[in-house]
Amino acid sequence: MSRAIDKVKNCSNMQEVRAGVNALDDILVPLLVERSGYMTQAAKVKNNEDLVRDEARIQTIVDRVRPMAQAQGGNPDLMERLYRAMMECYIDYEHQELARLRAQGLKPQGEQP
Ligand SMILES: C=C(O[C@@H]1C=C(C(=O)O)C=C[C@H]1O)C(=O)O
Repeated sequence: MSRAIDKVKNCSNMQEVRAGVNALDDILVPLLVERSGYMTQAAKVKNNEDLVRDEARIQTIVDRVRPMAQAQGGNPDLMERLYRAMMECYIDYEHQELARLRAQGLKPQGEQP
């Protein structure tokens, strides 16, 4: 099996390092945008500020990505820190999206006709 860590090219200067990072950012940014779209979907489906932060789901994701990182030759502690920080940003965004949807007319739970 080809692990992600084995795909890293040996670099002799910072230009090569940064070319490698830029190429990966070209892949990562569209995926992160797509992931953010699911925060909008979550805001719509939950339709309740109190449900936006879900600690059990956060832990489930951490427990899933740590072994995935390990299997790819990565550092599971780094992956957990990245994911926890990223999910905090997405939770803020989900709150923002719920407020935007409300401003657009989404009625709070319990107020549906
Ligand atoms: C999208 C959700 O909302 C929040 C955002 C999460 C994420 O970024 O994956 C995880 C847990 C939630 O606190 C969810 O509950 O699944």
